[in-house]
Amino acid sequence: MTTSLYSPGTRVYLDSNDGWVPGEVISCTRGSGDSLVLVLKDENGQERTITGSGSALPLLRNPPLLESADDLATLSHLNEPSVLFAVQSRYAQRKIYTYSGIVLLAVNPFEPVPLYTPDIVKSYIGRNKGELEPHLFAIAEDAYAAMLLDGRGQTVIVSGESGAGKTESAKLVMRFIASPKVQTTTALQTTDADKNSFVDGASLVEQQIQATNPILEAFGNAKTTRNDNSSRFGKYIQLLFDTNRQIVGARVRTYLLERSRLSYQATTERNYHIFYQLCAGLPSQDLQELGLDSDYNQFHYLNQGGPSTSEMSDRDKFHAMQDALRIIGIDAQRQMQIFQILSALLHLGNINITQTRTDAGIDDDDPAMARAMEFLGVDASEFKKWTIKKQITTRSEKIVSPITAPQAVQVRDSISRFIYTCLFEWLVTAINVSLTGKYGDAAARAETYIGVLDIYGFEHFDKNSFEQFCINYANERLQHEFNTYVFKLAQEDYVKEKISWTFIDFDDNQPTIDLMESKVPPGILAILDEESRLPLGSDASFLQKLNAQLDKPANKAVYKMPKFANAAFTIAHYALDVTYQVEGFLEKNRDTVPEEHLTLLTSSENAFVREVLDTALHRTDTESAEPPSPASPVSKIPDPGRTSLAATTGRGTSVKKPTLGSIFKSSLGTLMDMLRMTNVHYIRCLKPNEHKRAWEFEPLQVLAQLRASGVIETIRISTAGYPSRWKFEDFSRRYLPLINWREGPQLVKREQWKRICVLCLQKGKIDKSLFQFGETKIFLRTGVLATLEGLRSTKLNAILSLQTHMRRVLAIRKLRHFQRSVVGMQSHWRGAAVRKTFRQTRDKVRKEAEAAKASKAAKLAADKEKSRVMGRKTPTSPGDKDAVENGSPGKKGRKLFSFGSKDRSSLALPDQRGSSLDPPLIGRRPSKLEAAAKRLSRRSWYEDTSSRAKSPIRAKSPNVLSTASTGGSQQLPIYDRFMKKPAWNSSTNLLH
Ligand SMILES: Nc1ncnc2c1ncn2[C@@H]1O[C@H](COP(=O)(O)OP(=O)(O)OP(=O)(O)O)[C@@H](O)[C@H]1O
Repeated sequence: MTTSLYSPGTRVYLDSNDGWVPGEVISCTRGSGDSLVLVLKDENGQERTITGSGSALPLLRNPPLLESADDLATLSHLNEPSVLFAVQSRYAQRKIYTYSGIVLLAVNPFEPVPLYTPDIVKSYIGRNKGELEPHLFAIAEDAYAAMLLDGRGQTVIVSGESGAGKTESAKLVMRFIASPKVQTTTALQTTDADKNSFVDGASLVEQQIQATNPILEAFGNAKTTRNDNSSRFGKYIQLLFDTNRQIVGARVRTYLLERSRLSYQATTERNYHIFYQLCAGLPSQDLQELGLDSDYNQFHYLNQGGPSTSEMSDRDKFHAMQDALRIIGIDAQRQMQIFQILSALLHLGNINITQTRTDAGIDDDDPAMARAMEFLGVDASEFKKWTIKKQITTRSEKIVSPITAPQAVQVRDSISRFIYTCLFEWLVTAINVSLTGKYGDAAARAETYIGVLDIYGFEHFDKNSFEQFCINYANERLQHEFNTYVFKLAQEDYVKEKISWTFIDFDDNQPTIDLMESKVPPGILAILDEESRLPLGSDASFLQKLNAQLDKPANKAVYKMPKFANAAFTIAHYALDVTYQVEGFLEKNRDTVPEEHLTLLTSSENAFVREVLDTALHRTDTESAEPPSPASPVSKIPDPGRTSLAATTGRGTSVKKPTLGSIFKSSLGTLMDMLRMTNVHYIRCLKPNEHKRAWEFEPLQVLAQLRASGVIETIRISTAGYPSRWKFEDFSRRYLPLINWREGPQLVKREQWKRICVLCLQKGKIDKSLFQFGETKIFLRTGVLATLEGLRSTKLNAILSLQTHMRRVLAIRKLRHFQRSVVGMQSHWRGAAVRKTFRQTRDKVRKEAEAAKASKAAKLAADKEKSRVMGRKTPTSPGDKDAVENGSPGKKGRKLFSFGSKDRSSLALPDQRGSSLDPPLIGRRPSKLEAAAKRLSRRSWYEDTSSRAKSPIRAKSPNVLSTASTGGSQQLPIYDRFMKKPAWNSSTNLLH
């Protein structure tokens, strides 16, 4: 053992009563031999010293970055506390989903969470698993994409203990898959427009699939201590797709409805919801007709358990259930017939069975019996006879003998349970008729499917009975499938593909399964069946036989006789050892209805009762109660199977009833056969606390579930093997965008698939240890595909960006051209406007000048005239003198050109014909202003529009002009009158 692994500062997990606490190494020194002496401090600051080696030393903690990794398979230290802390810290951040290799862990939030909004649904469409946060929708999308890829059937297995959230998760998965948008949108073709229409109303099929929920929940769910809406049966819903991958229908299969609940409930639990809903929701007239009352406490089958959840919610749910029945085609009349059977069961439970001295007795006019028989269409006296008596058939004769009251009660209850189970089976058949068409047409049209299995998780209580035995048997088989799927098949493939691979050990649970189901030598179920058929069979003799036949060295690892419990046996399950109490095993396994009662019921006067029994007893291989249409083609889709409640020797005649254990075994077998044909996706639901409190996390409880669901083992298997394998061609086609665009198509043309694979992996800089080439396939370790997918989407996004950029450049070019045209046009028009103003000013000034000249001339003439009249010479000013001598303007004329003048508006312009008003420039340089004014006046004079480029009116900046017409002070935006400011439209990638 090296000290560097535990250098000071190393983060570790320390054992505590509540599991583990985080801690840190203070110091590490060598002890004797291989051992280390560690001084540690836990998170509460308490110090402790540990001396030892190997497993005695604390487990290592992951770096903070990985501590809440969204895939547990990426944890660098993969141990129980790391896994637990990762799930816990994510849950604390309100992240309820975490990947664990190929499994999605879902921790129940116990309150509505904003994780299933239409926006979130949209964001998962067409996205690869791992691209976004872990989510149920990612698994559903993965299954859908896998189905699109090769048309293979898919199954999403949702498991977990009661109340962990299986049913809710399964519903969400189905809602996602059945959504019309998911079906029309492939991973490669998603557009924003597509995504936006996702939330458009549900399709008809989706409505029908959703309608199954209130029905199955009303008839198959009940309030238990662990869950107010606990499903008391397992179900497999198969969504069927046609060649265009459009959903065409669905099929529902159910497993092992809990029958005992009908006649008995614990004080804190309830019977099936439907009974309370019936009492709360039926109008009083109907209640009266059925002999019911809104106070359900008068019925023995309803008053043993705890209070109703809420009368209001029962009433609402009843109406929702009635609507759902209508959607699947069960009209009001048929509904009333169903309610009659249900009330018959409640009345059956109220039949008063008394104990006479030795025998059981029932009053001939017992009102409950009369009502029940009326609704069931059975003769009351015959019913009474066979409830308090039994008939034993020997070789030579039939002997009828009385039974005791408790035995008669058992007979009565077994009949109720049997009828209820038949009704449930009939309903499932009716649902299937609605979802697949009368003759299973949808199933016949279907090409492929996605199934969602919502099944009870591993159970272990203080007292475990026959139900736990069956549930754990189912989980053993599912775990075996999981191991086979992830591991065994993987290894077989490695061998077939000749890749170098070292076989790693894994806990194969086949011996446990053999112990439970084997026929030869007989396993537990076979021994139970054998004992159940013996008239004198008992729980004690069953246990004796178990111990005699199974407590052998060969079974040492899987079968144990508990030391302290004498009426029990222990099985070493893959999750943990569970001790089962044998009491009640035989009775529950038999769950028999006396032959006489069966005959009475199958020949009932009530046609609907006959139909219900007939459907449940005889329909083993068809979808509907109707005879199959001769024209209906055979479905390609494997059927998860429904085993009849009875094996018959003929319709409605002698019925040999199989035991519950054998029914369950056979339906599980069919289910497993079907799972083997599909790609399987796993969702493990976890229950964070027993009190159903939101966001409360009890580490030890979750740890037990993590162990039971085999999460650690899963991670080990996933990370050890090559979970992804692709045919060279499939891989090449998918990742072709990664390689050089000149080389790629050439290689495709020459079908050099392997070469393309090599180039793709080189592009992704994938380490050699992370992949291997087989004969026909490439094998990849976990994470490689995610890297390549990331690169691929980066490349595809880059192409998209390039296109966007080019479109932008072209749009800008067009815009600039447009801008120039606008500016040119504006220059032209402004130039023209200024020239016009200029001409007007000039004309005005000229007129004024001429007027002044004329007035001066007139004045001079007047002065001359005056002088002449007066006969003397008129004195002139020096300026006037100059003017006279030089022929140039006088003082006043010069003043007209003075830019220093305050009176700018009186700016005078020179006469183009060499007016005598020209300033006297000879002998001095003109001032700059004078020169500019002269230039200005000359250029403007020509009125040549082609010279607008040299116009004195110029733009100061592309979008601002100063104009002479506005005194040069007002600045006008160029585009204001001609165009809007350019704006970027992201959807068209154009400037507008
Ligand atoms: N994703 C979720 N968001 C919010 N609440 C949830 C979610 N999943 C489960 N819940 C809550 O947990 C309760 C129990 O869930 P659900 O009925 O699905 O458990 P389950 O595992 O199917 O139990 P059972 O095996 O007894 O049928 C639900 O009624 C609901 O209140």
